[in-house]
Amino acid sequence: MAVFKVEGGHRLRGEITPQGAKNEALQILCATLLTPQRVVVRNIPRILDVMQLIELLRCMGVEVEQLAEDAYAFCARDIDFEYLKSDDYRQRCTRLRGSVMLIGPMLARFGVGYIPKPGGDKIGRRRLDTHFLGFQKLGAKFNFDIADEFFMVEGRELKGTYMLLDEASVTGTANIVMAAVMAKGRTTIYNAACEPYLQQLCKMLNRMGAKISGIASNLLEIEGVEALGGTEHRLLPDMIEVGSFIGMAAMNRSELTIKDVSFENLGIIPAQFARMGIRFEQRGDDIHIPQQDHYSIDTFLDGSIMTIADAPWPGLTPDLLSIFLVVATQANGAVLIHQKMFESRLFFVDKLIDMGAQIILCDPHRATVIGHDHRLCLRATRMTSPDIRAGVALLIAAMSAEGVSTIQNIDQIDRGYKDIDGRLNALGAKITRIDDCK
Ligand SMILES: CC(=O)N[C@H]1[C@@H](OP(=O)(O)OP(=O)(O)OC[C@H]2O[C@@H](n3ccc(=O)[nH]c3=O)[C@H](O)[C@@H]2O)O[C@H](CO)[C@@H](O)[C@@H]1O
Ligand SMILES: C=C(OP(=O)(O)O)C(=O)O
Repeated sequence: MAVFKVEGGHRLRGEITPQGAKNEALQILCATLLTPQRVVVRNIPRILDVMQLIELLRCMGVEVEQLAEDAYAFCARDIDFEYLKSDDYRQRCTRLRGSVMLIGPMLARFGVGYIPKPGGDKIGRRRLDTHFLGFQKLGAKFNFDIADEFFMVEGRELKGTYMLLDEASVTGTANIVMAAVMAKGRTTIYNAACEPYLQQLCKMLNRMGAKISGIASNLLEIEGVEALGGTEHRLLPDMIEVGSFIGMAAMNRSELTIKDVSFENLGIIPAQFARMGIRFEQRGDDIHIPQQDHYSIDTFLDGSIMTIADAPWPGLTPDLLSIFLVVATQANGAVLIHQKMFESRLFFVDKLIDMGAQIILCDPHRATVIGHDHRLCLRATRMTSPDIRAGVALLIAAMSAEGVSTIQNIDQIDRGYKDIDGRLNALGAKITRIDDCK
């Protein structure tokens, strides 16, 4: 398993361009199954999860052509349903969360879909009820083999209907939208998730011939159509990478320009960093973070300790809370980080505490952080990346620490961040990747 050796204390300087969005890529790639025609996708990030999904599509029988470093064409003329019964299919699906979104398009186009329990970050319970309740509302039959952890849906004649989702699930909404685009009649989805990932998916589906309105809201109306055609699509920059870089610059007292961030699609993210006391400037579509020796966390109006909590979009994405947490360890002031959605995403704070951070883990969902204001430097240590975002939070901590840290299990980071060591080293970081470390 590869590891990173990180020599701390090197400030960053320069420009960095975010990769295409991981979670959007996973939706868009699954949507290519909805048409026998060619779909071209650009700005695809070369990260483990995305490359694995492309490979999975290929194994399913989709013709995949690489057009450029970050552009691929997909043509899903047919699907090899025999392959879907194989161990190989099962193994590949369990490597990533995004594979769950293959089932909605399969159901829409072929009337059946199979999927094993997907993989992804082990960050707490990750139920799939919303997905399958939605398919059932559309008239599909659902079968779950609990021993085998295998989901099956069947429905040759899906019918549009009204549904109120039991939660605003991101992948659940994407799956149901993709299942509904070719259903007979009108589907109304209330309490839909509406992250930019979903907005992008719906826009792409409309370009393919779908009739979806209410995009960017939690009320989607879908008028079913007979068939979808090909299109071209460009992924947005990854807002989680943008947030990670803002946090990294602040914690390492670095000057950084993040290029082409698609500011209008960042939602509340910049404002939340501003509440952490981090200064930045919007320059066209870039974000410039000046070098700053201190940043002071706001309090609430009544003077009480600020809370940073996740919420469905347009609230703050849970995928950035680990970054806010690590950045707070060197802020002036205190903050309560409240991870409402996932119950196992904050345990990595143990490592930060070992490094000298002042954190009290109140319970699995809440951690109070009292910043050092750089009066005390974190100490280097040996750590393991438990999930994508905690992995990057630990990387940020290691980059700011005194001495050389080791981060194991960096595959977790590679799942979501393209060539992170190469790109950060180009800005002045000292990160060495050691492959096949025993
Ligand atoms: C591949 C992909 O796109 N993964 C993202 C997707 O995962 P994913 O689609 O799996 O996550 P969901 O949106 O389904 O739900 C995430 C968690 O939040 C809880 N929940 C969800 C909605 C809600 O209104 N209330 C609530 O408590 C769920 O019970 C679940 O535990 O969305 C998550 C939430 O933004 C992100 O962390 C993941 O990076
Ligand atoms: C939780 C995440 O990913 P996944 O849903 O793919 O596990 C993430 O991107 O932070």
